[in-house]
Amino acid sequence: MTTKTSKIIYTETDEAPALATHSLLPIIQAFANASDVAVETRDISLAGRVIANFPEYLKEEQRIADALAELGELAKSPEANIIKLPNISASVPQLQAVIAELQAQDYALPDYPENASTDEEAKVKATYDKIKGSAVNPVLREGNSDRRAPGSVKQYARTNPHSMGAWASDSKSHVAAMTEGDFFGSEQSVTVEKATDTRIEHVAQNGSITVLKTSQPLLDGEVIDASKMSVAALRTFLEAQMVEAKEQGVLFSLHLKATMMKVSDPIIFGHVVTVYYKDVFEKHAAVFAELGVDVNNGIGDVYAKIANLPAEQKAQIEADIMAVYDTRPALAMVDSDKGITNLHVPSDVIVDASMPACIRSSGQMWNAEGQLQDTKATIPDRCYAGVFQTTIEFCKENGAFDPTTMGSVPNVGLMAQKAEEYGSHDKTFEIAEAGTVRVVDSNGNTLLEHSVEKGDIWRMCQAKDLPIQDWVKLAVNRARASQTPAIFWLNEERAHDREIIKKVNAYLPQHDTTGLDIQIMSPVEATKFSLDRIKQGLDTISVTGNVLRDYNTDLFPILELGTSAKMLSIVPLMNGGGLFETGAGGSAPKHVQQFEKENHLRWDSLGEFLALAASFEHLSVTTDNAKAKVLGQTLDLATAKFLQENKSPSRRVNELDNRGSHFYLTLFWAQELAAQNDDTALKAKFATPAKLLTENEAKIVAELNDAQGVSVDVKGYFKADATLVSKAMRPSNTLNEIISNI
Ligand SMILES: NC(=O)C1=CN([C@@H]2O[C@H](COP(=O)(O)OP(=O)(O)OC[C@H]3O[C@@H](n4cnc5c(N)ncnc54)[C@H](OP(=O)(O)O)[C@@H]3O)[C@@H](O)[C@H]2O)C=CC1
Ligand SMILES: O=C(O)CCC(=O)C(=O)O
Ligand SMILES: [Mg+2]
Repeated sequence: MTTKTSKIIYTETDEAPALATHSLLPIIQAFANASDVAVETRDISLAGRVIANFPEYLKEEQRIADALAELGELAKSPEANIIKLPNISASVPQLQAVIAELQAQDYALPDYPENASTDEEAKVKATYDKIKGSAVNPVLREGNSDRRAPGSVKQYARTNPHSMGAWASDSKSHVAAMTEGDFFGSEQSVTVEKATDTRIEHVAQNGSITVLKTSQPLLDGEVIDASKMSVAALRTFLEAQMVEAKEQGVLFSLHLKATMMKVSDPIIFGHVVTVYYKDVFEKHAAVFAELGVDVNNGIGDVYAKIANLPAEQKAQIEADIMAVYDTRPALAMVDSDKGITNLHVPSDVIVDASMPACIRSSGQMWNAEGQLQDTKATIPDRCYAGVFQTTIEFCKENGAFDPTTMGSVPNVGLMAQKAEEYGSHDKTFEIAEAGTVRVVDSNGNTLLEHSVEKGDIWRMCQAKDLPIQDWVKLAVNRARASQTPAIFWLNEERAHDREIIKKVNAYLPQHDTTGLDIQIMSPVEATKFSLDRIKQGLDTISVTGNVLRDYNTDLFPILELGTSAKMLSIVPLMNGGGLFETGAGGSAPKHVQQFEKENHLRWDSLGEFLALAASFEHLSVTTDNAKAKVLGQTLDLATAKFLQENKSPSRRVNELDNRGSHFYLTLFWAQELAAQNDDTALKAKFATPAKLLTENEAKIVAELNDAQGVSVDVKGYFKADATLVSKAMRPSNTLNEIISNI
């Protein structure tokens, strides 16, 4: 019996997952409605967030509510049941592109003021900066992260292994990280016993104080840390690496997280651009200053800003850029056909996915000729770079992993309430003047202090006590439920980790850990330990902080399953609700490009299927809805069958794509509902749809596949015309009619 309203919120996001939603959501709603479950949508797309934040610029009828803010509040309540698809974490060039697209659609939005000079511009910039980077996930993540490959998915990978590039023992690929002057080298950390307020201030050499942040309240038992990246050390390191890459004849590649680390990493990216293209930046300094070139947006910004210069001057600068490639190491390419390099824009190479993709391809990246080549993968800060270097060393020694036999590394990640580095952007500063930066509490005690030089990047991070307690509990529960060893990836050599280790040691005894294997190891040791086991077919839970949660949940799934899109990604919210993320990956723009070119969408919605089943299961408990339980169980069975029968989207046009994969899920789900005996009303309701779907399989698949092979124009990239997208994504009338009659 249903005692409470059963409601699921399905998020509308961007790019491929947003296109897929036009096909999948009507199916989900039809099945859910039949079971007293309401599935509502909320628009948290990049375009939607931009529109929602500038009502005063827009016509009445264009304004929309701030759905992200609403969901952020909902995530703190026990009723929350949110399915969150991947969304764009926008770099500045992407932000500029969405604004331009919306302006062309008659939204009178202000431009993004790169150099705000008036109060109004400063206000506009501050609003856009809130939308920039990873602005969605941190708001919704009021819980820690539980990501793993379900048994059926792992089984699928074993029987349908993805291709893995062979590894040569003499591969020259390696990770380059700093040995001094980085965040790792300067980290300080304390745990505050009692709640207090803090402020962050800069003291210049002449003693004058500038407050960088007036208030940063801390709770009882909160862990804080601060560290700095020396810009001089960074630039020296980069120059040396570029010289070495050239000597070694390997590509130079850079791997950062400019989206989540939206303040620090674009600055680091900018330094790499100006060191690599230093001849150009020295020669054209005056012109670039006049044009307002922002190196943090990549060399792409130079191309954009010089576009309107007189032809001759523009050609000269372009020639000077090309001349750099003769003296510098070859760059890893993002798109060799279009000449887009690793240094064009900071959002094109995102470390969590880019490093595993490189390791999956024999440790190589694409060169300008479109061929794979060994690379110097530059990850400036040392904190986590060792994980990738250790994996590379393991592959050189043991060869590529074998997906048919390898074990698994699920993750339990500390994430709640903007934990650690991923919550640091409002406490990250590019230092204006040499001096010291300090964190001072409300009693005037200095908690953390660093001497800094002009241009250094200083940051403070927080990890709250209750989320840490919840994380330890989640780790023990996962270890118990799966009878798998759990390793806390914490490094005694880091000040922050030492504080966390104290807490782990204090909270573990509060749980029954008898018979469980729970250990603490540094990330490098933990990587070795887990890889040795993975090779033997054994599983090991990685219990990590927020950054390694992100890295490990792409690294291991990409090696084990070929993609992180096949992960189950659950966030048990601390106040009792559930957030079900779909997969662990993003929304690759190339999927949309292929869709527009030939009406084939290769996006795999498996992550959505898994999230939905977990969401129904959660709902059945929180709202005592037995039908939701049946929906979840049958969906799980249907997903297992979907995998067994290999109905995932193909990458090639005129073969089964995202839409065809949705058809098969619908077919199997309806068949499971018609076959089960737990709920006779549902059984009866799905008898006819199951029969019709079965009988019309060939016809529907033909309708779906025949629609492909032509270009599609949906009148927008960030905000496409919903009617046109729906039409394109639902080309089978036979299927549409069966669904509308459920
Ligand atoms: N949770 C979130 O909201 C996240 C959002 N992002 C956002 O996504 C965008 C791209 O980020 P990037 O780091 O390149 O990561 P992606 O995970 O999008 O890209 C890596 C590759 O993974 C594959 N892939 C990922 N998901 C799927 C899927 N469901 N079906 C098929 N293939 C898939 C694609 O490989 P192939 O070539 O094999 O098709 C893709 O090129 C950015 O805007 C970023 O901000 C990124 C990570 C998480
Ligand atoms: O929010 C983002 O920008 C990316 C998140 C991500 O990569 C992850 O959670 O795995
Ligand atoms: Mg990630």
